[in-house]
Amino acid sequence: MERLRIATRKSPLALWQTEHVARRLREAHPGLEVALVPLSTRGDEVLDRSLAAIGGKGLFLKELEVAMQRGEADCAVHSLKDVPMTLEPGFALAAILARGDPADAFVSSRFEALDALPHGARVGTSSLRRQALLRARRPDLELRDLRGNVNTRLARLDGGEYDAIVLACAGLQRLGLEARIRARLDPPDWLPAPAQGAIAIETRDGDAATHRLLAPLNDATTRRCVEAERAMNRALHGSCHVPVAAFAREGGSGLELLGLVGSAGDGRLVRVEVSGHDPDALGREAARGLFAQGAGELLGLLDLPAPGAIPG
Ligand SMILES: NCc1[nH]cc(CCC(=O)O)c1CC(=O)O
Repeated sequence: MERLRIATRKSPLALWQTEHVARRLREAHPGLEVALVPLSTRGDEVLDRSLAAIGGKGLFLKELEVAMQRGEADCAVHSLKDVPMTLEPGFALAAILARGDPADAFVSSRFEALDALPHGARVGTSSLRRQALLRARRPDLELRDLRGNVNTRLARLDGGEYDAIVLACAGLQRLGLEARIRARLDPPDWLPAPAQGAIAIETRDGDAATHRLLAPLNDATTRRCVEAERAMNRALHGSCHVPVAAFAREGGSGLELLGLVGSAGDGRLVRVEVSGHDPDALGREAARGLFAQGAGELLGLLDLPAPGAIPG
């Protein structure tokens, strides 16, 4: 009997996503034996420092890729928004599943929406993108760090450390916690992280047998949308640890891509909207439009002194 071993992180969300992939694979290939290989990654272990501070790049992938290289696993399941814009050489995304809910969620027990929060309310998120969007809409809020898996973050909200937190709708829905969503934070005003809500399966480049097994799980429309979002972020030299947001959908005139770059410090935002047919070209066009509006300075890529810092 044919067998496929899937490497996965051990958080409840990662395990749900990998079980979901395993179910889909058993449906697509009756008789296929699918086994999970749960592993711990550096991203799961280091919780006391921000992800950006400990390097960010591929923090949730490395140990899973090592297992594939050693022949201990055939593929690995990831939240695509946590996958670096450029994969390690020798690896490929063999399938990207149909996207779940891409939106962010406002979560609070006492307040029903972001605009209902009182002046100075404490909001928890360590995402620079979410911080920038919050600052832009509500400069009065007190933003506080909040890391850990979805259940940990909810427990800290319930413990009273925050008045509200922001999480991904997809994660809450997958964990059966949809009732915690008090309000959706939807496009076009509020944009998700590039590829939020999409699950990807990574495998070794040359592993044709695994590619063949995974191919039926790929969703072509989702892949085009997330390719455009990730191409924009790549052209901005971004990772999942920069204040960058993007959301694409397939519309009447091809792909429509909304993008923004913000500043977690002061809530400045620049936005772009482009449409076209080639995901990669569209992503690069969006990045050019954002750079033209000063995105480089917001991302700290150019060493332009802030206006107030220029000596008189
Ligand atoms: N950063 C962690 C992470 N990575 C993927 C998801 C949610 C699921 C998804 O976007 O597919 C989450 C949790 C969150 O942001 O609330």
